[in-house]
Amino acid sequence: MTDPVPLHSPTRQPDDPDAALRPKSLAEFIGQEAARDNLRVFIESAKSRAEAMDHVLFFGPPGLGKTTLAQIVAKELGVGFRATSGPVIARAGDLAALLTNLEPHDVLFIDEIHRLNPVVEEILYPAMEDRALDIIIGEGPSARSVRIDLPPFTLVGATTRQGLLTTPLRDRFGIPVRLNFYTHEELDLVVTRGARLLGMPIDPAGAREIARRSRGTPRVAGRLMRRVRDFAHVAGDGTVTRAIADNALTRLEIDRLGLDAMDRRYLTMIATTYKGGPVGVETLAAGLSEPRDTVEEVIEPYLIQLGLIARTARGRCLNDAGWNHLEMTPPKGLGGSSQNSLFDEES
Ligand SMILES: Nc1ncnc2c1ncn2[C@@H]1O[C@H](COP(=O)(O)OP(=O)(O)OP(=O)(O)O)[C@@H](O)[C@H]1O
Repeated sequence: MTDPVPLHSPTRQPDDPDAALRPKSLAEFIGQEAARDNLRVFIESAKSRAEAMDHVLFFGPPGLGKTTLAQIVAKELGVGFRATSGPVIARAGDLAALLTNLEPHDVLFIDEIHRLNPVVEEILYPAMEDRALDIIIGEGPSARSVRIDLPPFTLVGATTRQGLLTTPLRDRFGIPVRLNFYTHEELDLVVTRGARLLGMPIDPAGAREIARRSRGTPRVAGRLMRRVRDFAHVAGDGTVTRAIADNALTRLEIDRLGLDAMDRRYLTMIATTYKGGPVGVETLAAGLSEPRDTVEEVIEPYLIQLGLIARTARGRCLNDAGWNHLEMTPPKGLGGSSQNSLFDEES
């Protein structure tokens, strides 16, 4: 069976069978302990007051569970869930239609909220703050503003780029929740649970190997599990062992840190073409033939988390750990990571 999507990409793909593995309650959700504990309090409090919960903003790299948590929030609150995304709401009228159709206390989920059209965003401010829509009817001198009251609702926004949100929008979310990369131990639990749901025999060392190479991301873990299962069926009796997982992932060009071919091209480009950096993100994106957004949202966060690169005011630099991972030595006269970290992070 061939995979039509980039195997190791944490971004959602149209044919992702994500739904089968989605946890359905806070208790079932693995990791993100601080976020879970806080959400539990806010949910209980809103329920006991019989009010809509305050607006929530989930932010963090793709595939960490923003959509899953938004669904869980609605479920635990016992309210309806409506989902849309920033780029889909093209006109103010589209948002007005969504908002006026909500039932009291419903959750409205807007994915990629940083990509909302500014005109639509303006409508959202009074909707979030005063539960009202200000709509202009007519044109020219006869135009007048009409205020429509909305049912109380909870807006749940999700973004991979919190920094791109305008301040007025960001300030209207009472509950900002950052999602972080998962530890190997947490991903081990994600893989073990996923294997159980998929009816896939796996031994503990096999689960650990997949967890270690999943880029800190449950979505990647789910995808790797399915591919390793294919190898287990062909190469053995169907049980995923460490040897089978290692062999499968190596053949899929995923290295021991969980980096794929694109990650290594990125690192190698900084090392060889730019002698360790600093180099601007636009230059790297052009060299890799990838959109700048993909470089910033998908490739870089995990490399930064691993300490392989630093994002500095003058551009991206390879750290000592990055040179080590490539098994290369920095050109003479380069200080390495300690020097890079003195720069401010680039916005
Ligand atoms: N804590 C978790 N435990 C188990 N599986 C999880 C967990 N979080 C996410 N997953 C699984 O990972 C996949 C991706 O989750 P989800 O779609 O919620 O990510 P996301 O952060 O919303 O991604 P995007 O930003 O791309 O929309 C789903 O299959 C989900 O079941």
